[in-house]
Amino acid sequence: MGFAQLVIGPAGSGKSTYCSSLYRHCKTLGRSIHIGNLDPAAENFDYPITMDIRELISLDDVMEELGLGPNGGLIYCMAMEHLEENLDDWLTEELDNYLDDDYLVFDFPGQIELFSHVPMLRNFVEHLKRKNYNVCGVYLLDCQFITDVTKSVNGCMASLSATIQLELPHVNILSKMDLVTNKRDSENYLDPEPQLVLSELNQRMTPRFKKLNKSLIKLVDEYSMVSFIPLNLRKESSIQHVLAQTDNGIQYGED
Ligand SMILES: Nc1nc2c(ncn2[C@@H]2O[C@H](COP(=O)(O)OP(=O)(O)OP(=O)(O)O)[C@@H](O)[C@H]2O)c(=O)[nH]1
Ligand SMILES: [Mg+2]
Repeated sequence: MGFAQLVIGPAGSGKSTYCSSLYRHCKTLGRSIHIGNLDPAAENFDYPITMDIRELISLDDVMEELGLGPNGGLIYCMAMEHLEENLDDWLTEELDNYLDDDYLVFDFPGQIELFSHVPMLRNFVEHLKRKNYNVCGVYLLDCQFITDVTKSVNGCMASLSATIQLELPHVNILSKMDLVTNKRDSENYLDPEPQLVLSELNQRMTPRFKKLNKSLIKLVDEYSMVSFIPLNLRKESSIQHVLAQTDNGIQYGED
């Protein structure tokens, strides 16, 4: 049985930095970890990667082949479509390099389209599962994005959408907590109290959104999955806590 984390979340939310810190943390613990890069546009890494999507496709190739500029989303989508056709063979070959109980962490690109472009991500997950991997989704959200109620609801919806689409054990992380100056504010949004969020939303928006607000909050509440774990990379104990949560999600170390 192998173990895998899929690290996803909006562009710039700190996914690669998280992978890097996790790598260093595990090395310190003497724990096995392998980082796979799934971002065709990634450039520099301060940690070794043992799997690299750029062997299969690079942003430069896509730009040249399709005559496109580095125009964010569109290119990524094309890249991912091309990827889909070749993904299975590549993964099969790559996964053969790992031992049965290896721990893999996959760093995804931040393009939001990727999450709504279900087949690629889901195929990837299905493939890992067939290979007997326990997989969990790790969704990172920059804590600066939830400093007010509308942003926090937006963040919850995005994470919820990823959860629903992936159908995997899921850990939500609020990243870059070292940048938070007002601790109380951010704590309010770590594990939002639905009724409070609702009344705050209603105060902020014109009355005609009342019904919509209510439905949104009900949805978030019913799934009761949207709570965030704070991650402060300056604190080893914070990384440890996040690792314990993800370990729990994929039942790592239980036998
Ligand atoms: N202060 C602080 N900055 C961070 C932290 N994590 C990431 N950053 C900064 O945020 C920026 C984006 O970080 P990345 O790790 O590249 O984010 P990403 O999610 O991999 O970005 P994409 O791959 O482009 O989607 C960089 O400038 C990082 O230095 C953190 O914990 N604290
Ligand atoms: Mg990255």
